[in-house]
Amino acid sequence: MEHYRTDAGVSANQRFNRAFFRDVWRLAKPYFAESGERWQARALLAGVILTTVGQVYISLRITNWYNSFYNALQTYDSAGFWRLMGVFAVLASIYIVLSVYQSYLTQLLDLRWRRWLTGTFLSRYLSARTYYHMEVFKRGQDNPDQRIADDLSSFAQLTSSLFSGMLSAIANLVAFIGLLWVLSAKVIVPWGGVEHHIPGFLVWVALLYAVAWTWVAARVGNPLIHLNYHQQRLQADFRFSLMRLRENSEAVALYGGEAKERANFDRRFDHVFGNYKRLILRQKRFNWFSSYFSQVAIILPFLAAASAYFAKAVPLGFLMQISSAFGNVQGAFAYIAQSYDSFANWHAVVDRLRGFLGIIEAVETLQLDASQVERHTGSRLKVAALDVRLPGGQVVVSGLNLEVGPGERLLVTGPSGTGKSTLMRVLAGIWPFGKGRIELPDSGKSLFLPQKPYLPMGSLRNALLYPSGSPATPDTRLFDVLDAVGLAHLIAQLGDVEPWSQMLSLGEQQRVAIARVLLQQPRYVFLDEATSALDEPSERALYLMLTELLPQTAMISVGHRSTLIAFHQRRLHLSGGGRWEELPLTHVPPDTGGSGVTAPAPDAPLI
Ligand SMILES: Nc1ncnc2c1ncn2[C@@H]1O[C@H](COP(=O)(O)OP(=O)(O)OP(=O)(O)O)[C@@H](O)[C@H]1O
Repeated sequence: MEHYRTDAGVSANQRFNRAFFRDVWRLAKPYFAESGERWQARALLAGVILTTVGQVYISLRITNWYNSFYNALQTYDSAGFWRLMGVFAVLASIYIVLSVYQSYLTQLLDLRWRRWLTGTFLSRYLSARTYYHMEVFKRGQDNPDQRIADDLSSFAQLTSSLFSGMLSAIANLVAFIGLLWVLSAKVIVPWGGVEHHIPGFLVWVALLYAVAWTWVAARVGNPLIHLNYHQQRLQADFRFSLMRLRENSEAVALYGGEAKERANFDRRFDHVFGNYKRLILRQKRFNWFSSYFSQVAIILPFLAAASAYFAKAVPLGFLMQISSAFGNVQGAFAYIAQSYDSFANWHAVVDRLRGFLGIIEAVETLQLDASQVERHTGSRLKVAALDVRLPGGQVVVSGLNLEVGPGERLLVTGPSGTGKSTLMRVLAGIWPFGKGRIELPDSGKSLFLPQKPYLPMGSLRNALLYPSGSPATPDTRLFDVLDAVGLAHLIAQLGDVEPWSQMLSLGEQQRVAIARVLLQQPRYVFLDEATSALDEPSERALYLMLTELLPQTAMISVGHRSTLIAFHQRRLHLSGGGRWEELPLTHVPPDTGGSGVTAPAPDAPLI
């Protein structure tokens, strides 16, 4: 049975408590308080607040207008009717402008906030190779891509829409509570055969009603928080599994793995379906209560004012006015209850982002704790007392001392799994587990080639110049380089945008990587089985070309083939458990079955 990885950021906090609002504040504050665009952000926020409050003010005027209008109708006052039509036209025009701008400014704020949040999260994700260390420390399980692409947008959007909803609720409350209080004075409450006048009666009704509604909404709606949380995660898992098929389409096709893939998709989709079904069932339950409460709220003020109206103590306009005022006050009190499902979604998004931030911070701390490798810039590679470890603490290389000067060529050998690639990662500065001292020319002057080259999306030109080749490099130079690495047949396609990592054979991709060495001319080049997919004559030809064209470039290669011997002057052998030794190039160590002194047969594996 498959065990899904759990998300390190899963929240136990399922309530709208202080901890939750602290998280919101932590996510929201930097944009408005510290960012470079804080003044634009504050101006937009002020615009949103002003237009929201303006809308509420106009609503208040319209409520008063209702009173006059219905009274004009009831008294057959034609002149008053036309005058009030004119008043309404003015009020409605202002309301339209405010409402359009309120929505526009809110969206603009969302968009800019999202851009800033995305930029900030991307910087932290990419800085100090956190994206890589999340995998190494096994902390990157829950789809960081989805958090950056979707959750940040939802956070900005939900926060600003719930904020302006809340603001409008408060403004409505402030605007209408006084009116409702005054109007309540005329409401008659018949009780026990006696007519009572309760000060602010309808305000109390609205408040108690909203409290009851919120209590029910919280009880019924709270599970929506974790259902929303899991829905997003399960959907992202499902999408990611589809993406993996796209990336590995050829391998799956060759294995004929469609049935397995299908079963995997079905299983993941079942999770999406199951959770979504629970979510809509819960939403349905929520809607039952929500609809019930909102329908009853419509008739409450009429029920309350009916006795006074039928006793002819108040006119029809009063009834309409009190219904509108009650609707506004009650709607304001019950804002949270009415929008509880959006609040639950917002909670889920905040939990996910808090989890993501927590993972980033944990990785940053682990990076600091794990790495005690001092790195210095120098003119040559010098390694002193270097220990390399695995995440579990096992020693891969112990106390390595090594010096490789300009133009020198060192071959690193050893049985599979003894840590050759891990040593390369430490030298490249991306492996955090180890201690010791490394001196190397700065990063622009060293180039590391992994076994599987990375070809970015875009043109072949882009791929050749990745990551730091000058965009001004003339095409003729690129033609020469392609020709030199045996890719002359691709010259005509230099500007074509294709899925190059799928189109080119692994050997061709390794040639592209060698082309990068020619273009960047580093002082140190580290080749981790970077020519392993090539046939031996081609591998020989490429090494020969590198040594001839870049005689001053030091070369540190990892490889298993004996063909590499001819192109190196020294050999570092790792034999596992942290052991290492510098051996003569012709020496085959006894633990690999060799005699210990004989040179290997020309094409025999070096292991
Ligand atoms: N991210 C990781 N987490 C845990 N262990 C790892 C990780 N990466 C590598 N290892 C382990 O470290 C050990 C050394 O791996 P490494 O890839 O450096 O070996 P290698 O000598 O380059 O092997 P090969 O010759 O097969 O390429 C292996 O046991 C491997 O399983």
